[in-house]
Amino acid sequence: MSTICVHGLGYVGLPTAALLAHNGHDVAGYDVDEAVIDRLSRGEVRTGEAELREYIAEVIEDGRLTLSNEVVPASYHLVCVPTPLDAEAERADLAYVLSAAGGIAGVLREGDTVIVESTVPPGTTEGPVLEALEGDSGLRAGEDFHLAHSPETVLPGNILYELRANDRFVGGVDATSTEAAARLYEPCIDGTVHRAPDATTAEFVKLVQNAYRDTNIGFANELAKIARDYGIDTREAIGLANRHARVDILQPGPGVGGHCLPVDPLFLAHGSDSVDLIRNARRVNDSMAGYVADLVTHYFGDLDGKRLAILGVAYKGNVDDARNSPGLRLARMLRATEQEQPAVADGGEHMGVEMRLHDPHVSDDDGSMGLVSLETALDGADAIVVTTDHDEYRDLSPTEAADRMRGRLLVDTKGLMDENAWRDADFDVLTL
Ligand SMILES: NC(=O)c1ccc[n+]([C@@H]2O[C@H](COP(=O)([O-])OP(=O)(O)OC[C@H]3O[C@@H](n4cnc5c(N)ncnc54)[C@H](O)[C@@H]3O)[C@@H](O)[C@H]2O)c1
Ligand SMILES: CC(=O)N[C@@H]1[C@@H](OP(=O)(O)OP(=O)(O)OC[C@H]2O[C@@H](n3ccc(=O)[nH]c3=O)[C@H](O)[C@@H]2O)O[C@H](CO)[C@@H](O)[C@@H]1O
Repeated sequence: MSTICVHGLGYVGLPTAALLAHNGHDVAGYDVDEAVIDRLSRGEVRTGEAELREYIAEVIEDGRLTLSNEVVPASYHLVCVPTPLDAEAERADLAYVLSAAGGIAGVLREGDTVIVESTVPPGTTEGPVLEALEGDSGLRAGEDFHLAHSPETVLPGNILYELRANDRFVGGVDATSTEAAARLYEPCIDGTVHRAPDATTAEFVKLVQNAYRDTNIGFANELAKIARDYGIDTREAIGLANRHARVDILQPGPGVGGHCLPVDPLFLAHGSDSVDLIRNARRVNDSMAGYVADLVTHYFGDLDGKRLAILGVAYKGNVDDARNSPGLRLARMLRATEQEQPAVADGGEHMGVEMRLHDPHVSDDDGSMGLVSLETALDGADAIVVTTDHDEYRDLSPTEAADRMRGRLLVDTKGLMDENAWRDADFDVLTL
């Protein structure tokens, strides 16, 4: 069994630390954010996944996973820190990864293994991470210590299952590094550990997986726009097209959220000028909030004085994460669209568009998103816009909603609701 220091205790690092602790390793979880350490030390594990919460809490409680506010020496260092997109430059912000590498270099010993799990542009592990580790430690990667990339591929909403079941791939700066990384994961997961030829290939493959999914969704979103021009039901058409054994189109929606799909594909452009289709698919996906805002505006003619219930700010169904939220983006677009409309001709008071946002999974402790209860969102609303496919919304009764609302428009951007039931309750229904 090994000593392991996991750097970064967020969506990826904390479950990973728990997995390794459950498998008998001596794990220290380190996070720069003292609030994270304090919270976890009090036994407060924040995840919407109940089974995962218990899985993590158990190893913290019995001391198999210790929490640390400093980097500790360990045989394995796992880097699970953020890699956000610098949106203006369309480049990965590697500051967190390099700061983690700097911290590791201070305690690195001969024979240790460093594994980068964070999603990074191709060349990062063999380039700047290696330089930071070697520069500050005086040790040589591949000779004195091992260095590899092994990306995480868990699907938020199903993290515990996927952490154990998914295949992994590992790519080292040399063959010994690849094997050192594979040795750690192999006994802990049911999936297969695949050896990539090198760390850069492993980084590339992770980005390719997310770019493939994002591009496929971009295709579906473009089809939604085309199908509307022909008066065709997109989802029905996609369902029929997918009957072909070699066709597998994903579903349209109000945009692609989360912090992986909207971000990772652009990392492919770090060292290449050939990113074209992938970038265009990103643009199509980013255009969807504006497209939905236009649909709503066109329906009413003028949004001034309208009250809209936006249902869902989580980036997808049944999760509590609102990063790059299509629902919040749509709310911004609707406000901007309304403000661009000509001032009311009759000189009456300009009331603007009122948006009431609801989400049963996302917490809004500081009130920054202005979330309200479902009842408040529906009271007096002219329209419901469903932006997240939470189970709770599927069960919403059209007659009960109608009793609270003053208008009768349902915009179902996720294909979630029973369209006929809502039409039977006298609603106009717009879908993608
Ligand atoms: N969330 C996902 O579903 C998912 C899935 C696959 C891959 N990834 C990738 O995994 C990485 C981590 O993502 P996440 O969602 O867990 O991020 P997160 O924001 O949830 O957590 C990251 C944690 O790292 C801490 N941190 C920042 N700098 C640090 C440092 N130098 N040392 C120690 N801790 C530090 C932060 O305080 C934070 O608690 C990213 O590269 C992401 O793209 C995420
Ligand atoms: C290749 C892959 O599977 N990667 C996964 C992905 O996880 P994710 O949670 O970000 O992915 P999705 O579930 O696809 O959601 C993203 C957004 O796309 C919208 N969407 C989805 C399907 C569809 O048909 N139409 C849509 O519009 C959805 O609503 C949401 O806004 O990245 C993680 C981090 O790298 C990976 O670890 C994880 O394996």
